[in-house]
Amino acid sequence: MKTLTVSVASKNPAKIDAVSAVLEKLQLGAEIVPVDAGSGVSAQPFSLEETRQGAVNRAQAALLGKYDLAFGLEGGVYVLEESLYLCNWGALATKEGRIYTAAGAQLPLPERISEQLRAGRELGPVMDEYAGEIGIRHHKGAIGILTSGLVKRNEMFEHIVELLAGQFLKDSD
Ligand SMILES: O=P(O)(O)OP(=O)(O)OP(=O)(O)OC[C@H]1O[C@@H](n2cnc3c(O)ncnc32)[C@H](O)[C@@H]1O
Repeated sequence: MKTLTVSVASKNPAKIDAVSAVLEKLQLGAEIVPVDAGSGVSAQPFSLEETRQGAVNRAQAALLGKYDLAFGLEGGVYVLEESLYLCNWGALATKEGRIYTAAGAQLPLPERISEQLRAGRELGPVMDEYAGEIGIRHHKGAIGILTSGLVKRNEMFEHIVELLAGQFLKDSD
């Protein structure tokens, strides 16, 4: 079978590691290439729709007219009953023009963090300040900090990538 070429629309290790882990598990022998691909939405998406759209835009942009498959993964927040929730979306684009989407874990953000996002700041630096660490978004993520390390950002994205790859494999049966 021809080796699949797969791009990931990010240089963020939490996202690249998630795609690598799932493709390894599936033993597809795919070659993974991290590429820069803009989300086309705000730096801090503020709704489920916007976060999902960011993932779709990234996946489509990352095909670059030369990869078989491209994954776009996007983190954002949305408002539910006056609280801000962390949300995560993924999209898988195929060179034939198909798009698969899936969402991952969602959990409420502490009010101390939410108020800073409402004031226009991005979650990445706000999370670093909150936890007294640097570059949280590149490894354990907000979800890691808020779950005492029980669920890390790469693991959360792995689940999304499985939901995407699973839908793709079902269609390829
Ligand atoms: O390099 P890229 O792929 O852009 O990854 P990113 O983490 O910077 O960007 P996202 O588009 O996934 O997330 C949008 C914003 O929300 C922040 N964010 C989202 N999820 C997060 C998490 O779990 N932990 C920390 N910051 C997060 C992130 O830092 C951005 O400011």
